[in-house]
Amino acid sequence: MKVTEKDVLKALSTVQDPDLKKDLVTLEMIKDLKVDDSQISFTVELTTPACPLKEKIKNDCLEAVEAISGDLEIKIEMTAQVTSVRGQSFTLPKVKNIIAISSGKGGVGKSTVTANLAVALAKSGAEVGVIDADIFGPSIPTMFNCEYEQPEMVQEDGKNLIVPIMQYGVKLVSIGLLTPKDNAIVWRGPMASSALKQFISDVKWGELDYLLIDLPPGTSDIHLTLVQSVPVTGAVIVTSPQKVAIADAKKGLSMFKLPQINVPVLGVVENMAYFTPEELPDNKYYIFGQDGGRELAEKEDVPFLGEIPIVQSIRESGDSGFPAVMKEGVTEDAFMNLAKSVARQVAIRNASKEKTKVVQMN
Ligand SMILES: Nc1ncnc2c1ncn2[C@@H]1O[C@H](COP(=O)(O)OP(=O)(O)OP(=O)(O)O)[C@@H](O)[C@H]1O
Repeated sequence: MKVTEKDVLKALSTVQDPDLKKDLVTLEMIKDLKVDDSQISFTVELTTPACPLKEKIKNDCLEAVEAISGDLEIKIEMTAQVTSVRGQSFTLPKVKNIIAISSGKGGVGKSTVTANLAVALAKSGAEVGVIDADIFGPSIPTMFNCEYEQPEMVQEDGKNLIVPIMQYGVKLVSIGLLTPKDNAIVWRGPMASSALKQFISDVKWGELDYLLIDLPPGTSDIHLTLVQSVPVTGAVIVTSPQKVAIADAKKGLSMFKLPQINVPVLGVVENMAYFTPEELPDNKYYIFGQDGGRELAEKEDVPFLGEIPIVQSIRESGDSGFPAVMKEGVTEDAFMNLAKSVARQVAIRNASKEKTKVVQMN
């Protein structure tokens, strides 16, 4: 009997997206389905190119369709369209997801995580931007080896716009690029807040799947400016495992959960989880204690996004402006896995929670 498109859809309606807990047909992930005399072909459109379940979903589809395909060849293409719940938001309408990267304590590696996460998401095929809003230590330009560059300006519809610097596939602007290097400027809260607003409204961002915002450590005016300016898709909390860092991370995390702020927490990243010599990655030394970040995530009932070890080359790559995720081995694996976890949690958040509201404060 001839196989029809309806038969294929019926077979595919038994395949679930394990994260979104619905079948692929209901989720409208099956595109361009065609059946001819020799083959069945279709495309599965995932919710992010960094989907960690890509292979599993493809195999599940293959298995389901094989049960009805007879002699026909099966051709499956995997693509991705990053989801968004920002709708017709009038600020940054072409930016699908805004992700705040936050830490309680300084120096836990928030900027290192932001830089490598951005490059990892871009490597997976997503359009990515970074705003470095860390007034106390705008280290993104150094980490991207563009500290001496000055962003260009363009005029569009009578408005002057900053053109973000493009480096390693990531568009970026930084508070550090607004001030001459080595020139000590004390950023006051209001100045920094207005710089962040400018980065949101006066930058030619174009279309982005993920815009990461590297915030100053702790809780500050900048955090409030951000949530008052745009609906933030979610927050990623970076901590190291020591007690003192965890206590501060908990405060930072609680701020996002406050009813009047109400930004979903995408999860906790444990940076500097253990020391490992690069050439012996199975040797792990828990010099700052073990599992602090994981336990915080459990207690706060938010996802644990992963561990990043202390590796000498992560520090060296930060200093030399060549993010560690671009170097094969243990560092690439750690940050690529982190990108998959973050992208996954964004997709789950978008499928299961209402869109974030811009915070109104009097
Ligand atoms: N996993 C790691 N392995 C080795 N070195 C690391 C790691 N994470 C961060 N570092 C190093 O630790 C230092 C501090 O990192 P980073 O600037 O990212 O921290 P931060 O939390 O953003 O700091 P700030 O409080 O200034 O915003 C940098 O020299 C960085 O290269």
